[in-house]
Amino acid sequence: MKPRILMCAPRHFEVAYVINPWMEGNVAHGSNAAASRQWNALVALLRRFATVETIAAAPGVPDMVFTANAGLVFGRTCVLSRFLHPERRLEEPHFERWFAEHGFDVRLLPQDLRFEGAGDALFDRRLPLLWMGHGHRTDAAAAAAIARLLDVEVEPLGLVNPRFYHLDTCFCPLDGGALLYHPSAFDAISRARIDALVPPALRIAVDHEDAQDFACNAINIGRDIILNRASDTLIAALAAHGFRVHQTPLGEFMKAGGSAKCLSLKLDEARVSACAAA
Ligand SMILES: NC(=O)NCCC[C@H](N)C(=O)O
Repeated sequence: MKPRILMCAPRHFEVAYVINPWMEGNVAHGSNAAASRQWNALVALLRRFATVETIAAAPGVPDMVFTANAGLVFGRTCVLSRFLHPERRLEEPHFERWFAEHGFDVRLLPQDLRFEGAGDALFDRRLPLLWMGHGHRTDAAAAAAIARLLDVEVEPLGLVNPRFYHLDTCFCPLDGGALLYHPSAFDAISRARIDALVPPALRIAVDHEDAQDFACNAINIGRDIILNRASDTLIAALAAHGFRVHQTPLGEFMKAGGSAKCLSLKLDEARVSACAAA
């Protein structure tokens, strides 16, 4: 069965404020028509591998297209995000309503805890582990709260580069346990934890140029990887691990600091099975 993915059309998308370095200089410099074309092409590509569900776009919340930040889904539970920035906090009721109306058990974190959903929380595909980013948007303390709420083991990772402000901008666990990531986006302790948990043969380090092209901000479904752009070297490295790369330009969304993965939220996340972890 195809996995389900939640997306939000860019009807009201624009760069209307600056809350990350990618947005600087881009306020009112986007084209909504070009964004719509890029989003439609992404959807058409994704439909080959997934069932795309959509939430209605709302006015006044231009970043709502980035559904990865709606919350974290695990089974039928959705831990709703609590955004750092007031501009994005306005998205919370829209997403809360959608999840409740679609049969999810919506869980709310304490008011004072910041958590930006699947943008900062990514399940490993080999280990029974949730990797969580902190340092820019999500509070370090969210790791323990999510571990308790979902009864999962959480590995916190400290993010140090403001351009890679969400974990999904620099880190992508792949089917079978390989890891696509940009090492310099992490503090030394986190790099050591990654090295300790992911064997060298499974680590695919992404260089600065590919990272700037949002190559880590990839959607992985089975052996297929959908992303904005990757170098021939990276495509070859992924092919050596058995993955096919599909590139689709998402430059309009990069002006807001997001790309393929940020524009999507997997709705069928489940515990890694014992045999996958073996
Ligand atoms: N990295 C993501 O998961 N999402 C991209 C969010 C972009 C948005 N302009 C933000 O700064 O929150």
